[in-house]
Amino acid sequence: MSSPISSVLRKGLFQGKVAIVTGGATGIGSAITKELLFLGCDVVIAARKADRLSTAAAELNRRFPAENKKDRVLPVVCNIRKEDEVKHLMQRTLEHFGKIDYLVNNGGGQFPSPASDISLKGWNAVIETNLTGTFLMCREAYASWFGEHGGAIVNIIADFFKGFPFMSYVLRCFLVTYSALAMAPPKRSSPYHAYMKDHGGAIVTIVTDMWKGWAMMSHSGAARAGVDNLTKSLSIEWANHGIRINAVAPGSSIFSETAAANYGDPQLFQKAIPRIPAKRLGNPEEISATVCFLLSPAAAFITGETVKIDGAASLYAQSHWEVPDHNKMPAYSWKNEEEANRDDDGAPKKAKI
Ligand SMILES: CCCCCCC/C=C/C(=O)SCCNC(=O)CCNC(=O)[C@H](O)C(C)(C)COP(=O)(O)OP(=O)(O)OC[C@H]1O[C@@H](n2cnc3c(N)ncnc32)[C@H](O)[C@@H]1OP(=O)(O)O
Ligand SMILES: NC(=O)C1=CN([C@@H]2O[C@H](COP(=O)(O)OP(=O)(O)OC[C@H]3O[C@@H](n4cnc5c(N)ncnc54)[C@H](OP(=O)(O)O)[C@@H]3O)[C@@H](O)[C@H]2O)C=CC1
Repeated sequence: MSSPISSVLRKGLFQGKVAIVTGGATGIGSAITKELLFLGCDVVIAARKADRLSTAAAELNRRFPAENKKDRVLPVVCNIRKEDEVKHLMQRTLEHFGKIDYLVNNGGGQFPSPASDISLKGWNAVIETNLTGTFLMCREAYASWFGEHGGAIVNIIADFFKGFPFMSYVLRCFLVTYSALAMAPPKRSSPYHAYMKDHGGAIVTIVTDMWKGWAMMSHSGAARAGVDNLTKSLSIEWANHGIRINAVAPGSSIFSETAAANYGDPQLFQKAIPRIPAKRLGNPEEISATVCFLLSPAAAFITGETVKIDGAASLYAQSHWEVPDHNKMPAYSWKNEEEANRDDDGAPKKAKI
């Protein structure tokens, strides 16, 4: 039986839309491709390795058959570092689907190394992959389609910023969401004491971000900071073309087989858990959920923003407070969702109105 694919968004939301997802055959990109397909979008997946692309496309085209003769998933070999290949990717997309609505710049990566050992060639490879490649994809999407028709772009970067706990505390006191307050009337001064201590919940806070580095990944940290800034610049430059552009910054903790394989040590990701307040790793579906939200009309007024998805890991480094081990932040995953929607006998639960 094939693994479940789902979304918290409405089915059919992206019917008739076309997306390009770089790195769309593996890891986080694969989850994004699947969720987009589930929501009705046609998807072009682009990366360097033809075999992984064609295997993924064949499987997904079986699972999401097209109503017309055109496959819903089109694999296109493209090294985003190469300008001519990026231009070709846009051409192939327009030939096959006739338009482009969404661009997800997910393809990227790096190798760990002390900065002192990075050769110029290695530095350039990482900058070209993560920064120049993203720029080329945005520029060519703009030139070939978005400039005239508008569109939405999401860039996947990485978390390289840290909070400033003692400064942010002042703001946190004031910025408690209505949803948190609505859950129960406060018995003591904060919603944490009133309800959320036992039941969990959601609070929106503004923190004072301080830029920090990414040790052993200095080339990638510099490139991702560049993409964060590029996202902001383009959100202003291209607003009058109807283009929204946002970024998401996953913590260094989103487990996928391909991501782990890149680092040799299979336990490397697990070692991060003590420093993640959520006390678990994230999964690709949790990145995909935010990407699909940012592409959707629900984010119509959000542009130039970078959303961190890291279980608060980026805020924890400087804290004197040890987060106790816990399991109070269960993962969102398509498997869990499917199980939660079944009765004890395994039948789908009846919809409640
Ligand atoms: C400290 C551990 C922290 C763990 C963090 C975990 C969080 C996870 C974050 C993620 O991003 S997961 C995603 C993982 N996936 C990838 O990174 C895949 C994509 N990455 C790559 O393809 C490569 O890393 C690349 C360098 C971006 C591109 O490689 P490519 O083979 O195309 O480059 P070349 O042009 O052939 O090589 C250029 C040059 O780069 C140097 N180099 C490449 N790999 C390494 C390496 N493993 N170690 C040291 N140096 C490397 C080297 O100088 C290459 O030149 P030559 O020596 O080959 O001439
Ligand atoms: N997993 C994590 O914890 C984190 C991941 N990220 C970022 O999220 C994104 C997805 O990573 P993840 O899914 O975890 O790992 P993967 O290794 O599975 O994804 C990387 C993808 O990028 C593609 N890619 C790499 N270089 C190029 C290139 N030059 N041109 C086109 N495609 C390219 C790869 O395909 P191919 O090799 O075939 O080209 C692959 O599909 C990456 O940008 C990663 O750096 C950021 C922070 C944390």
